[in-house]
Amino acid sequence: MSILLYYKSPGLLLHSPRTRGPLLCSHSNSFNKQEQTQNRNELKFVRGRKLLKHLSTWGIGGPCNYFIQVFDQTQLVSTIRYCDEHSIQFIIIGKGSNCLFDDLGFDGCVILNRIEFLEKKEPGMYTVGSGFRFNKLGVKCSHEGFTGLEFAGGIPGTVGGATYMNAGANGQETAHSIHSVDIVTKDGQFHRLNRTDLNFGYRSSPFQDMQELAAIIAVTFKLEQSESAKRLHYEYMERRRMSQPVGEQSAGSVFRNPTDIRVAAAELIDTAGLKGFRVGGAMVSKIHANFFINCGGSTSQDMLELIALVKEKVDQKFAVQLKEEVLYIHPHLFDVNRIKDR
Ligand SMILES: NC(=O)C1=CN([C@@H]2O[C@H](COP(=O)(O)OP(=O)(O)OC[C@H]3O[C@@H](n4cnc5c(N)ncnc54)[C@H](OP(=O)(O)O)[C@@H]3O)[C@@H](O)[C@H]2O)C=CC1
Ligand SMILES: C=C(O[C@H]1[C@H](O)[C@@H](CO)O[C@H](OP(=O)(O)OP(=O)(O)OC[C@H]2O[C@@H](n3ccc(=O)[nH]c3=O)[C@H](O)[C@@H]2O)[C@@H]1NC(C)=O)C(=O)O
Repeated sequence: MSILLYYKSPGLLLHSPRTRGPLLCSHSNSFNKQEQTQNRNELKFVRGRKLLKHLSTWGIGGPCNYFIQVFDQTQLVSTIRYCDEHSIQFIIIGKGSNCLFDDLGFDGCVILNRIEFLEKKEPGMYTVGSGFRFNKLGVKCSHEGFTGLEFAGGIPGTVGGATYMNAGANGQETAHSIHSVDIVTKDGQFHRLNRTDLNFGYRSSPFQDMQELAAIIAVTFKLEQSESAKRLHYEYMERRRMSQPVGEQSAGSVFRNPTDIRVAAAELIDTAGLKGFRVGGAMVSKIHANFFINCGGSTSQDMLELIALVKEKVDQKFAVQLKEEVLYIHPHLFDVNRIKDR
């Protein structure tokens, strides 16, 4: 069943269940009258039948109560307002390449980010919607002779997801090339945050703890010219094809690499003899030990158990406590971080 809901209320007092820390911001810009009028756009929700397994690269997950695709920031803000007014919890997802949905689904609204514009303001400066494909951006920039995002080739997420996670590979990371990030906060204000005010770390960004954040809307990247960018991009793609289970249903690296020892999570899992280790339809990849594969019919419980067992075995053997990189989206309680310890 698909229903149309017309959003009309100009009021904005959001109590999103997302839990985040203090807000950092450099300048703010509330949305204007024209945008408020546009917010009366119709919102097209799908009720109760969208399966999250179709929105996740793991191919796991039951139905969500509400599902909506948003194509611009006005639709996004209207949706968030609507959810707030009706006390519906919401999550924003990109390509679902870093989340584990539950078989029970999600008792709230899943907002699929399709804000996909790209603007070039000056050579090497790209402003992109947060729903723009990160892979496509990496290919475009490197083929136009700009360096910084060559590593993005082959990464299945969105620009918003990559910024939120500070995605990285081959010694490069998203934060290095960011110039500014446009966000909308829960009170409906737009902010442009400059890179110098943002404290990124290995697979961490200030957005993960930003209590007032509703969503990342757009990101501006500033890249340097380089003659070797295109070649480097091809090299990284080839390296990925050789070392990762490309084409299988995975969520990339399940665990972060330990930061206190110089051994990768994959090496620990591999040395513990766990390649090919299986719980139901979930399996540790035989190609790359930090990739867990849905090899057909994996339930969320299979995957959660596999993650827990691998953690336990690595701890027993090496006394190392692995920390998840993937996010678990709890079906009822708003507890996306149950298997994540930042
Ligand atoms: N290096 C590699 O090979 C791989 C890297 N990855 C990385 O994983 C990440 C996943 O990207 P993607 O698939 O798009 O993300 P997902 O759709 O998996 O979303 C994961 C979480 O990111 C947050 N998020 C996503 N988009 C936004 C946004 N616009 N504003 C605010 N929060 C957002 C949400 O967190 P919350 O619910 O807490 O708000 C969401 O639950 C990327 O960083 C990708 O590069 C993934 C696979 C392989
Ligand atoms: C896939 C992701 O990102 C990847 C990114 O693509 C690659 C490439 O640079 O580097 C990181 O993986 P990684 O640390 O496992 O990198 P790799 O170079 O593949 O492996 C590291 C080490 O582990 C060893 N290794 C790897 C796989 C394996 O099955 N066994 C093993 O022993 C390798 O020989 C190497 O010595 C990112 N993961 C993390 C958690 O930092 C992701 O974030 O989802």
